[in-house]
Amino acid sequence: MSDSMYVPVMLKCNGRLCLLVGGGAVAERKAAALLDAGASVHIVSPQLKSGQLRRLADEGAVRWTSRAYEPGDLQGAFLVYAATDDDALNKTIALEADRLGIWVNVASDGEAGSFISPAVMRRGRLTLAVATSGAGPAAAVRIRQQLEEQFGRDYEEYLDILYSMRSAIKAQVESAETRKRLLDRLYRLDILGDIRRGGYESWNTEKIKLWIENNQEE
Ligand SMILES: C[C@@]1(CC(=O)O)c2cc3[nH]c(cc4nc(cc5[nH]c(cc(n2)[C@H]1CCC(=O)O)[C@@](C)(CC(=O)O)[C@@H]5CCC(=O)O)C(CC(=O)O)=C4CCC(=O)O)c(CCC(=O)O)c3CC(=O)O
Ligand SMILES: NC(=O)C1=CN([C@@H]2O[C@H](COP(=O)(O)OP(=O)(O)OC[C@H]3O[C@@H](n4cnc5c(N)ncnc54)[C@H](O)[C@@H]3O)[C@@H](O)[C@H]2O)C=CC1
Repeated sequence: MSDSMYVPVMLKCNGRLCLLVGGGAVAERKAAALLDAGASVHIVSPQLKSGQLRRLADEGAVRWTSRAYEPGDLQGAFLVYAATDDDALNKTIALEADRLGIWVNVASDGEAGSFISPAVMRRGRLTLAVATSGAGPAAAVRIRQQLEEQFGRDYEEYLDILYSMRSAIKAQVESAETRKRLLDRLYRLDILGDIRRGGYESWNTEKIKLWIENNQEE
């Protein structure tokens, strides 16, 4: 067991209340990630130093409570980010969150929180997240940039196709054994290669259904 060993998870934050304490550059970055995922973002901060956060508050995309943090502000939150420039306050928020069983991220001292944010790249349904367990976030950014070169836009289409086909297999095939056989065959199709060669013709529902019917035998 190790203090620097984190369990990676993918959290569904859509429609859930996430609290950001602080309104600077770090809060701006965390807010963007939360909004992308459809979270309901509440910011408590006397000032919004970030222009982007001020715009989001003006548009009503985030809720902003314009005052210093008060104990109890995190009631009802799914996640909390302590992102003020007051290190002691950030740690106090982390203790309060721990007591209430709410996951907390501490921007000024990663180890004081219960989760850290990785550097993330997305290609549609594909998410690659890189974390250095607090060793050096800038190194995580560099690795993410290398991955961005390696994993192109083609993965977005590939995973959309995979999603449609796998969903159809799950919906149409009752036998677990047959499902497994179909899925094995599905993963072996060179869909990604076809997309890259420009030779992929999109499959409509009827074609997917036919493929499922024709590939059930051993
Ligand atoms: C522990 C963690 C907690 C957390 O915030 O989740 C944390 C903590 C701290 N960051 C600090 C500094 C910097 N952080 C960045 C950038 C990012 N930091 C992110 C994550 C994390 N930062 C978590 C660990 C992740 C991991 O282990 O890999 C990223 C990946 C994701 C995100 O924030 O969403 C995002 C890049 C997003 C992207 O571009 O993809 C940069 C670079 C920049 O700003 O360009 C610098 C300056 C360079 C440097 O110091 O390396 C300091 C010192 C503050 C001080 O000196 O006062 C602390 C405090 C401490 O060390 O604990
Ligand atoms: N995790 C990360 O990726 C990084 C973390 N940091 C750390 O995160 C901290 C915040 O960084 P920035 O956003 O750049 O700082 P910043 O100075 O731009 O913003 C701090 C914000 O906290 C607010 N604040 C201050 N006291 C408050 C209170 N009592 N209640 C609520 N809000 C309060 C301020 O009004 C301001 O909006 C830094 O002090 C540093 O320790 C810095 C860089 C990267």
